[in-house]
Amino acid sequence: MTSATGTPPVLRLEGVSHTYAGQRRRTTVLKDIDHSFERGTFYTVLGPSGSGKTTLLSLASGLDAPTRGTVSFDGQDLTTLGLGRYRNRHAATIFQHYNLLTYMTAVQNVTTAMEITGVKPGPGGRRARALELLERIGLDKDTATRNVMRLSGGQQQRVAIARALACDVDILFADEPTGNLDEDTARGIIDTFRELAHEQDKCVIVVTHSQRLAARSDRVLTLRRGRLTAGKGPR
Ligand SMILES: Nc1ncnc2c1ncn2[C@@H]1O[C@H](COP(=O)(O)OP(=O)(O)OP(=O)(O)O)[C@@H](O)[C@H]1O
Repeated sequence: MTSATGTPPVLRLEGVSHTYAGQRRRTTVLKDIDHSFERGTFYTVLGPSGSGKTTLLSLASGLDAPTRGTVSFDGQDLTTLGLGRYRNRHAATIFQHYNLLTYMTAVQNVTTAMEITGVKPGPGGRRARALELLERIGLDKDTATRNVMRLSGGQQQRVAIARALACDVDILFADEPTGNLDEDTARGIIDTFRELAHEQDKCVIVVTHSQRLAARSDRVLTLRRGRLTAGKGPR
């Protein structure tokens, strides 16, 4: 399927089903999901606890392959493109449990991600860019140069967000990114997601329980009993 401009969607799920094999029985969490995601759009995925939101995110972000169906980036099947290549070059994920490198400072976590994904250093170098991003989401230099294990949960969450922003990828995924943040910081993060989509033409996909976050996204999708349904959200 192609968009009105004739280009393939940045991300497409076709006939995607996913089953977990437990010790006693198999559980099918996602059933035959078909959906296209476009650049320049901020999506939220809502759904009750256990409905498969995190599973959907791991398949769409290339952490895992579906048991059936295909996931493609810019028209290319991820299994052909390579899941590792897709994750390194085209997609970044803000995990629910941050996944920070615990022996490093906040700024080192961000610069390391920039090195791995091959982001060009820019005029001031990677460190200056990392400090700028951390400052933008409310972490000053003193906090940014502290080991991440000496930061609060909300501060660690902000480091995870800055790390994903630093990678300059096509698609940004986030699992409950504002869960640990106060209202002002959460609002700032949501503004950043909107700006990434609307001014930098990124595709932003956020899994959440927050109706407030969903209300500020462009498209709200709901996952229920393994099926994904689309509703139009306010822009
Ligand atoms: N690795 C796994 N092996 C077996 N079952 C799993 C595995 N991961 C998730 N599940 C099951 O799949 C279902 C969907 O889980 P998932 O974490 O995707 O839901 P969710 O919508 O993100 O939930 P929440 O909102 O509570 O975070 C749950 O029943 C869960 O127990």
